[in-house]
Amino acid sequence: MPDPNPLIEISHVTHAYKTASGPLPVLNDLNIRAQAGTFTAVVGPSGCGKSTLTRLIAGLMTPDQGEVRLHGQKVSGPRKTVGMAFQNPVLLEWRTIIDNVLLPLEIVGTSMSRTEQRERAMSLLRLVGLEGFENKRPSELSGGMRQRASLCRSIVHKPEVLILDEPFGALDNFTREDLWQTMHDLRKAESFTCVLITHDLRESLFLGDQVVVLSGRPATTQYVMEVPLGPDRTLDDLYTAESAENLHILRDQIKIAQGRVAA
Ligand SMILES: Nc1ncnc2c1ncn2[C@@H]1O[C@H](COP(=O)(O)OP(=O)(O)OP(=O)(O)O)[C@@H](O)[C@H]1O
Repeated sequence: MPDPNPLIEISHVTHAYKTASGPLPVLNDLNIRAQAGTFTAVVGPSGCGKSTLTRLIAGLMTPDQGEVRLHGQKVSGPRKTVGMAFQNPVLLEWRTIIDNVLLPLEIVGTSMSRTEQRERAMSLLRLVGLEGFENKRPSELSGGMRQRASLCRSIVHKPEVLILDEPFGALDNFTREDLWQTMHDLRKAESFTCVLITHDLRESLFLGDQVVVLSGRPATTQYVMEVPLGPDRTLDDLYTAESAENLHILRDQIKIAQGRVAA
C-alpha cells in the first residue's frame, strides 16, 4: 500500500525554460512520490531534465504547472531542510576539511554550541573514514575523499531531504563502489529522505528503494521499479540472477526513453 502522505510529492509538474529561441519544454506532467526515509534513484537520458527536477525539489525554481510538496507543504522557495551534493564537491581550499563540513551550519544557523557542532562534524567524518584528515586542506585529499567530505557537508545540518546530483559520476569504478557503501552507512546512521540523480543503473539498483526512469525531454515518469533489495544489501546482491534481470529491465527502459526502441 503506498503511503498516503509521502514526504516528497511531485505532482503533475510541467516546466519549460525561456530561451532566446523560444520555450524549451523540459518536464511534462512529471509525478514522483517518496516516503520518509526512503532512497529514490532517478535515471534518464542525458539532458532530459534530471537536474531541473533537483532544483525544483530544492525550491531553487518553481514549476510552470503542478507542484512540489515536502511533508504536505508546497515548496515555493529554498529550504533549510534540504541538503545537496553534486558531481564536483566544490570544497573551499582556504578552509580545512572540518570547517568545510561545518559550513551549512554557519549558513542556516543552529542551536548547537561550537563544541557540539565540531562533535557532529567529527562523527560524520569518522563514519565516512576521514578521521585524521579533518585539519587537511581539500587539495591534500583524493577525489573520493573530497566527495566523502562533501557528503558529510550535505547532511551536517540534518536535512530532511538530501539531493544528490551524480555525486559519484567523476570517480573511478572502485572508488565509486566504496562510496556506495559509505552512502549506505550514512543512511543507516542518519534519517534523511534521498533523491539521487545518476547515469549508473547498477548504482540506482544498489542505492535505491525505488528507481524512477524518466522519458526523453520533456521528461515524464516513464517507469518506476520498486527495488527488491533490503536495507542490509551488499555489492554481491548486484550479481544475482534477479538483479541481472532488473538491470535488463532498466536498460530496456532507458532505450525506450532514448527513443531507440518502441515502448
Ligand atoms: N537555465 C536554463 N536555461 C535554459 N535551458 C536550460 C537551463 N538549464 C537547463 N537547460 C536545458 O534544459 C535541458 C535539461 O537540462 P538538465 O540539466 O535538467 O538535464 P539533465 O537530465 O540533468 O542533463 P544531464 O543528464 O546531461 O546531466 C537541457 O537541454 C539544458 O540545456
